Amino acid sequence: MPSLDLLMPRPMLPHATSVLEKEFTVHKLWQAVDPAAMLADLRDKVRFIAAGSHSAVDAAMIEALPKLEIIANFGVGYDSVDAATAAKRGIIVTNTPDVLNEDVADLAMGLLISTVRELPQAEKYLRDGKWLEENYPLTRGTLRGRTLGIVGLGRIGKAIAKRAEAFGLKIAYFGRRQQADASYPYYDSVLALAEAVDTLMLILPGGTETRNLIDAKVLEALGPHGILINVARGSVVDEPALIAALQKGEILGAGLDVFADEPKVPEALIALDNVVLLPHVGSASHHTRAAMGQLVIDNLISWRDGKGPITPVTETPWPKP
Ligand SMILES: O=C(O)C(=O)[C@@H](O)[C@H](O)[C@H](O)CO
Repeated sequence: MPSLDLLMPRPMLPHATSVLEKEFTVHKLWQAVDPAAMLADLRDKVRFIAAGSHSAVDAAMIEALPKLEIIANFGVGYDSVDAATAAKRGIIVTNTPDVLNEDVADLAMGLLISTVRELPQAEKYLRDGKWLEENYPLTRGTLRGRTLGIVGLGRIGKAIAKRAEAFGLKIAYFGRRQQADASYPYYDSVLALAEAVDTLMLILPGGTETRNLIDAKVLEALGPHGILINVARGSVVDEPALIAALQKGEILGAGLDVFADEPKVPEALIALDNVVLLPHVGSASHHTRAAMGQLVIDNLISWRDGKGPITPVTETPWPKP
C-alpha cells in the first residue's frame, strides 16, 4: 500500500486540514519541536505536500524528500514554492486558479476607489468627530478620466479590466506578450505603459523574473497624478523607491494589499497619509478561501487515486510531455 504520508509545512484552512486528515497521514511541520528531525524521519515516506499560506517549499525541502510526487499550493501565486526544482525532479506543483478571480478583482477595484477618494481617511475623520467641525477636504484625486494600466492581464487582470470598463475607465496593459483576445492597447515595457497612463494596477506573478519591476524610473514616469495599486506581490515593487516617491509627492498615492516582507510593513509607509494599506486580503473571504481549500484537497486526492492533478502549474504540465 503506497504511503499516504502528507507534509503540511504551515497551517492551512482548518476545514481543509480536517478533510486532509481523514484522507492522508498529515504531518504538521510547524508543530515539530525539531523540524529538521521530523523531515529526516519522513524522508522515505512523504509523497504529498499541502503548502498553506506563505509555505516556503524550497529546494532544500524538496531534496530532503526523495519520494515526493506532488506539492499542492494554497494560492494562485506559488512564488513560495521552488517550481523549477520540482519540475527537474518530475514532481507536480498545483495551485488554486480561477476560484479567486472575482473576489481579488473586487478587492482591487475597492482598493483603487479607496486610494483615489481617500475612503479610509474620510471614515477615520468622521470617527474622530472632526466632521462636527467641518467637511472632509475635497480629494485631489478622482477616478474620472483615468486610464488604468494593467500589469499582468491574466485571469484576474481581465476580471479587473471588465470592472474598470464599467467604471468608464480606459484600459491599457503590459505583459510578457500581446494577447490576441485582448483589444486594449498593449505596451511592451512597463516603463512605456507608465508613461502612457496615470494609474497602474499590479496583478502579475511574484518571483525572480518580476522582482523590483516597478522601480524609481517607472514611478517617475507615472507622474504626480499617478496612482499605484498592488494586489500581486510585494516583491514586484522596489518598496524603498515607492516610499520615496510617495514622500516626495512624485506620485499622488498608492493602495497596497501586499508587501516585501509580510506581515511586516515599513513604519515609513504606515506614517504616510497618501496610501491605503491592507493585510493581504485579496482572496480573504470564507466563500473564496473555502473554494481554494477544496481545490487543494481535490488535487491531492485526484493524484493519490491515480487520476493526475487538476490544476498543474505551467512549470509542471500534465500529462507530462
Ligand atoms: O492566491 C494567492 O496568490 C494569494 O496571494 C492569496 O490568495 C493567498 O491567500 C495567499 O497566497 C495566501 O496563501
